[in-house]
Amino acid sequence: MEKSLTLDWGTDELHEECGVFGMYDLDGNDVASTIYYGLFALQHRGQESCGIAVSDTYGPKGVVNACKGMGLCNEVFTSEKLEKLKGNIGVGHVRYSTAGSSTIENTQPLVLNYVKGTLALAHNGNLVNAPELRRELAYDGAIFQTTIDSEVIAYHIARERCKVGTAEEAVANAMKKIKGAYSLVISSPRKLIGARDPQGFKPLCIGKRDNAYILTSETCALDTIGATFVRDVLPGEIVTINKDGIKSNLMMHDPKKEARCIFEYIYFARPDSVFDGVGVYHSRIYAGRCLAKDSPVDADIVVGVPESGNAAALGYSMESGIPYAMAFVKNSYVGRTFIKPGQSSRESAVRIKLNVLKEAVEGKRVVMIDDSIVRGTTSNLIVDMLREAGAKEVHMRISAPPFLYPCYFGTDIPSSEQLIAHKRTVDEICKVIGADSLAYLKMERLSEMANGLPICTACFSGEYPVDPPEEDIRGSYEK
Ligand SMILES: O=P(O)(O)OC[C@H]1O[C@H](OP(=O)(O)OP(=O)(O)O)[C@H](O)[C@@H]1O
Ligand SMILES: NC(=O)CC[C@H](N)C(=O)O
Ligand SMILES: [Mg+2]
Repeated sequence: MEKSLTLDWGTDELHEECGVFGMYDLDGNDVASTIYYGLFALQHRGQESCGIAVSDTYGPKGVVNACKGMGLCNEVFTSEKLEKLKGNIGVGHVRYSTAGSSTIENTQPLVLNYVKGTLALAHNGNLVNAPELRRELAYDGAIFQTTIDSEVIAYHIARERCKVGTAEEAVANAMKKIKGAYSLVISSPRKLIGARDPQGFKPLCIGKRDNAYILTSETCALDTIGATFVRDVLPGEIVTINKDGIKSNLMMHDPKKEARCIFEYIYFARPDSVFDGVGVYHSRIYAGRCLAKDSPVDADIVVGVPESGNAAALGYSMESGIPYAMAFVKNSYVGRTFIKPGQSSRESAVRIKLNVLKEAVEGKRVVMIDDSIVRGTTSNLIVDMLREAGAKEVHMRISAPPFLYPCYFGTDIPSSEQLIAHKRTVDEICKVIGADSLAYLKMERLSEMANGLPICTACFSGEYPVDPPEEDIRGSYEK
């Protein structure tokens, strides 16, 4: 089959997220090593940098021990370093940058010394009004140490804390000013506070293990450390955990505003996580079933593109009765988007990551399921790889609609020109990637995937639940 290779291949990374993990052990045990394992379970959400900041609620106020660095958790932390992080309350973060570059200064958690002691903050999400707020603060004498939106949040909380009686009231006041996506975990300094934006863009849940409470992005992190799931933090809710247990403030909670990021279910999250009552695995299986119903094709095997295409492929197989097979072996030592160079390296990155199981596909008509096509790098290459391995036909099915619009809430989608679906019909995209047929998930299936929960579909529909920013939010103050 002749391919039309007219793509403007990009050089940016793909899309990931950040992960947050906070823990307060009311019995006074050290929490750093548990936070480390929690972050390890969240590594898929961010691979650029990570950090842990802990303090001791029995010790003097204002002392925070922190360790942060560039790279993966097992590159940044050693057992010696974790051993030195003494304290029974703390927060941790794995970062994929959305605002502000990927530098050591911009690593999280952010640690601030302020009027009431110290505050450590970990943020997942992206604010849409950070540049304005930052300017206002700067004209008021604020000095920033990072270029990330998260510092604007920390600054606002610190300022508000001078005016009100408690840290959670300060968080509530800051939430009236900040707009966009944020799931926050804050230790301040004898409480652990969690907050989720009114849309609930990003997940945040509460767990418990013995006499310790946990606030984290995904339930898979709770399973990893042997904690039980207590509940999700509601969109617009602030929860405070102190020695008396959990307290809730629902001031910003408004069910009409809810708009969870559907891409968490499609791609970001681990399939063994459950958000707001909907299992990620369940929603991916459902999407696969829908593809089989809506866009059937005669074939011998159904295969998933590891990692995140696998569950939808299983769903397609269940619905269609076509056997599920393993066509790719993924090198387990390769991360999601582990290199950031130009297109030629990206292509070899796919080959390093995925290899075809020739004996599984030779002579077969293959339905191949992936969760998304962004630039088309992956699909383009693996369609070729399947054909080289002897596949007779390759039918591509995508468990999401085409990516068409920028996301301002944390999904780092490249500019429109780099999106394969930009100004192309499905047939044209099919031709570019060289498949025999191509079909995407229908828009109306998205809400079904999330069991009817209110969702944000802006990257597919262009309908933004919060107004997009008026100026460049990525690195606008770094120029
Ligand atoms: O069209 P492209 O620009 O190539 O991007 C799309 C691919 O990128 C993602 O996988 P990724 O490698 O990030 O992670 P995964 O292993 O979790 O699927 C996604 O699941 C697609 O496979
Ligand atoms: N991916 C994220 O959630 C990023 C959090 C924050 N905006 C940062 O740039 O660090
Ligand atoms: Mg993938």
